[in-house]
Amino acid sequence: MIDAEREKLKQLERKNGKDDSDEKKSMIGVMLSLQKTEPDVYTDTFISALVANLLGTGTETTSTTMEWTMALLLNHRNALKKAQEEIDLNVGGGRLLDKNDLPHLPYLHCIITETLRLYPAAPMLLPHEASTDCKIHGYDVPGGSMVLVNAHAIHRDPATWEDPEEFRPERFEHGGAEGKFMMPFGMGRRKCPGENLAMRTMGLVLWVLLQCFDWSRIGDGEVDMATATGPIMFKAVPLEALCKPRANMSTILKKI
Ligand code: HEM
Repeated sequence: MIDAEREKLKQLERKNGKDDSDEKKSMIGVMLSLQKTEPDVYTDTFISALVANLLGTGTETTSTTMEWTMALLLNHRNALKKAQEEIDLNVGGGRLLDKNDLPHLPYLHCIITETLRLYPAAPMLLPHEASTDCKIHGYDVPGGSMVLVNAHAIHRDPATWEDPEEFRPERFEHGGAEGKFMMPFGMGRRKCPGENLAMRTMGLVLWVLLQCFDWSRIGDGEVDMATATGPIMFKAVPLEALCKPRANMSTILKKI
């Protein structure tokens, strides 16, 4: 991957005489450019470790959240219908929705936020370490201790959330949950740097799936919402669903 990007940069340089052209570079491309001025920092090992780290932390968290979202929608048909109505009203069936539509689809944003509240992909965040002796909620914590944050429990705290176990995206509408504490991406200096990317990716993928297809469960029963144990909150039973192209999207779907 690094060699391919290096070759691309070389070709760009040959074309433009320098490598700072207007053409957009990938993240690897940017780091390879920095390698020229700071070779000790941006070594090939550093670049591949960073890319592996981003892929490792960014893919399963995002895909599992999308799986939970679809599972929740299949068990809550009213929310699914309302989401499709929002898409039909704001985007219609004449084109595929794109990233510029996301700000105009607030209910869909509430659905993802509510999914992250109920099923935070990293329910205990990542392990942190107290750098010095400190007190947390009145408890003495010696420096060097591992500190785990139970975001899953915080998100379902009945003292904060009304009917915390219920999937109710409406609780986030019109700033309805303002001041209520949730942290699916952690917080502070080590907060997830991929939050914006994840929200945009999940929004685009899920809403195109809802725009183009009608979805239904397999069989009469509800989708099984059991969780597997582990650092990432996977579904214990992988989601299976049926989809059917929506009539108003047939022209677009035929062109893809
Ligand atoms: C729904 C999707 C995602 C969720 C729920 C999520 C959640 C989290 C959480 C809870 C942490 C630990 C924060 C803490 O301990 O305070 C974290 C760290 C991290 N995430 Fe994400 N993440 C997601 C997507 C992504 C994506 C798309 C990327 C990058 C492409 C990414 C890159 C990282 C990295 C590099 C860290 C470590 C940060 C550090 O240690 O300083 N994540 N993420």
